[in-house]
Order: sequence, then C-alpha cells, then structure tokens
Amino acid sequence: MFSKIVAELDNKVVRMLFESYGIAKNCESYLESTTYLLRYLKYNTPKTKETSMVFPPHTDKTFTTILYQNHISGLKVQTRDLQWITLEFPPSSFVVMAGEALRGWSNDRVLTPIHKVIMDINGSETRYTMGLFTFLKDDKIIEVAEELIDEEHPLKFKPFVHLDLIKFFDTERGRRSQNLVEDFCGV
Ligand SMILES: O=C(O)CCC(=O)C(=O)O
Ligand SMILES: [Fe+2]
Repeated sequence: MFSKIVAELDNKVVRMLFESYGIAKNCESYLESTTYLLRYLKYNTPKTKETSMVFPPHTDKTFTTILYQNHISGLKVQTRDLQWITLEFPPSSFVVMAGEALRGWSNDRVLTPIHKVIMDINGSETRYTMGLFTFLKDDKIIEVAEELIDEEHPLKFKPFVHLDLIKFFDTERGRRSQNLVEDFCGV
C-alpha cells in the first residue's frame, strides 16, 4: 500500500518534470517502463564520531528516488556549489531526488546530488527510512529529447539503457567514476 501511494507520487513528479520541459508527450512511455524497488533502512545511533557516517557519499543510480523518514534526520546533500546541506523533513513529507539516469535523460540539466547520512552522536533514537527507487526496465531507451538540446545545452549523452548504466557502475571503471553517465555514454 505504501509503495503504491509513493509510486503514484513519483508518477506525478515525473509528469510535472516532463511538462516543465515541454515534453509531456514523451512521459507515458517512460512511466509505462518504470519499475520500482522499495527498501527499508535502519540506522542505530553511533557509538563514536568515527562511526557517525552511516551511509557514505554516493549518487543514486536510479531514475528517481523518493525518501521517507521517521522524525530523526541525518540526510545531507551536496549542492551545485559543493555546500553540504542537512535535509530536515518531517515524517509527513517526502524527498524526491534525481538519480544518474535522470541526469542523462535531462541532458545534464537536473542535478544528481551526492548525498550521505550522518547520525548525531548525541542522539538517542534510531533513524528509519523507506526509499522508493525507480528504474526503467528492459530495453527502454533513455534518450535526450530534442527540446532539451540547444546552443547553450549541446547534446551531452548518447541514448542508453538503464540496466547497462547499472552494469557499467558494477565495473572497476564505473565504481571509480566521479561522473558516471558521462563516462558511460558521454558524447
Ligand atoms: O536513508 C537515507 O536518508 C538515504 C538512503 C540513501 O541514500 C540510499 O538508500 O541510497
Ligand atoms: Fe542514496
């Protein structure tokens, strides 16, 4: 039930995104090809400062990620100008984050932020999160729409299949990459 409601929220956000770029016509084929993964995470309070980073910095390899947490915060996100900000979001709200595949789809207009989880060493409560992770299944081609290409934004990425991006991440070069989509399918 939870995942159904959050998947509906995801679909709404994705529709808004496509509409905002004037390419609503492409949206349904993406939504039809979307597959979802729900994950629960539990973070105990750290015993020492060294163990307070309970999820190291990373980007999600998804199309979109939606996170829901209990009343214990800890998610930190890096902005475009490399500042770390702590996201405080109450249990009645969700965070939507762009994954690497969405960065590719958007011709690098949408930021796929590096994020991490740091638990307060003075805290006494467990943090729980639920994440809904979306992926484009099978051989659905993720392709930059012409509307997203202009002089200021020349085409940056060749068409790709999401699973191939994930397979690339699973290689030595992929894991070391600081710029996953570019290294995988940069023009
Ligand atoms: O628990 C969180 O707030 C973040 C989890 C996360 O970044 C992930 O599962 O990829
Ligand atoms: Fe993440």
